Amino acid sequence: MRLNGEISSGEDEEEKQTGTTTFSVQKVVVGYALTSKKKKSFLQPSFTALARNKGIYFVAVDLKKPLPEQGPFDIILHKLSGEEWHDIIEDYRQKHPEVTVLDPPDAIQHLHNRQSMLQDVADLNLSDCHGKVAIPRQLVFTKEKDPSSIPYEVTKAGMKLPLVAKPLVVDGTAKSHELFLAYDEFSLSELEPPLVLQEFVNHGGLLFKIYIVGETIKVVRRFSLPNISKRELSKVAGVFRFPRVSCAAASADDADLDPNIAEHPPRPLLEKLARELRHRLGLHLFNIDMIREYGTKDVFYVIDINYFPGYGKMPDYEHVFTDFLLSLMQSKYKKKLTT
Ligand SMILES: O=P(O)(O)O[C@@H]1[C@@H](OP(=O)(O)O)[C@H](OP(=O)(O)O)[C@H](O)[C@H](OP(=O)(O)O)[C@H]1OP(=O)(O)O
Ligand SMILES: Nc1ncnc2c1ncn2[C@@H]1O[C@H](COP(=O)(O)OP(=O)(O)O)[C@@H](O)[C@H]1O
Ligand SMILES: [Mg+2]
Ligand SMILES: [Mg+2]
Repeated sequence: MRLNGEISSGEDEEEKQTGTTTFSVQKVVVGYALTSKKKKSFLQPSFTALARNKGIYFVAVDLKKPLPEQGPFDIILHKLSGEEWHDIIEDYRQKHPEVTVLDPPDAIQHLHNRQSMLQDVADLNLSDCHGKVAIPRQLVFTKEKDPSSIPYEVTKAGMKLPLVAKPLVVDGTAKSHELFLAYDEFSLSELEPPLVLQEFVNHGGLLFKIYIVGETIKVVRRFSLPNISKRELSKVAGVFRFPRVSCAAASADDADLDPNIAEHPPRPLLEKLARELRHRLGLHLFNIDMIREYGTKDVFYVIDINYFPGYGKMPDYEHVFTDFLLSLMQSKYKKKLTT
């Protein structure tokens, strides 16, 4: 790949006329291995057209053919589940260091478990960053655990009700997003491990989705679960399944919201958090679900981290992604020059 304005003679190049200057831009070939749902939401015509204009071409990886026989690719984007794909892409990454594989499968896998996904946030110390970021208290129950012991364990750990019950493993299935709210500890024995029990944090019914694409951060607001009052807690018992409120297409960005709840988390805090997580997780593409503890200005909790989320819903994703892909090529080119 060559940068705008550089002299070149390769055949993979296109000539572009801007004003009076003609310069060449080499093609960037991005192979993608995505589900058809993801392909539809991510590779929207507005994005592929903009990318093509900048010399970026998307090519589907053919899962029926060996990966090394395809390409050549400059970059590979992927989000597919299963061990078979994990091994294929890991093997390819090791044998083709010249191809930028976004991202390493082991780093992605770290986010497939709701305990390990939040570990790096728990380890962070973000003091002096205009706010505090923590994770809710949580307990993990593996599949060997007898569900009848859950109420005792929860009480012993001093967990505060209500609790959110989440499947431990996130594998892209609808089942892994089936969440429950538990109002009393006894009903918890109805649930099936493996699961994570997390303290519910009142947050005024609003969630921040922090989208990360390399060094770019974009924040959107989504509706979430409403506060649960002490009164409601004392009157209700049982575990209740709740719908994926935050996934609704309607964003909360245009709603008439209480500014104490809706004000974005401070930028320096998000920048530090995103930088730290990018490095610690070893990932370029993810989003963070973050909530502000109700009644506070600067106490935040990270409750979920998703690999390669629904970027099609991120404002201006077309430009953000095009610039990101080009910046990857630029740093690869600079690295080549210095070695
Ligand atoms: O359905 P989309 O496009 O909104 O994206 C989903 C994400 O929604 P979001 O962008 O955070 O609103 C979604 O985020 P949440 O877990 O709902 O916070 C997941 O990342 C989901 O992937 P998976 O099912 O966990 O593998 C994502 O699903 P895939 O698109 O990867 O299938
Ligand atoms: N600890 C919590 N406190 C308050 N609300 C929560 C908590 N955990 C999850 N939620 C609510 O449940 C939704 C789904 O939980 P999340 O962990 O993001 O799972 P998923 O991976 O299925 O999106 C969140 O978007 C939020 O509305
Ligand atoms: Mg979520
Ligand atoms: Mg998630």
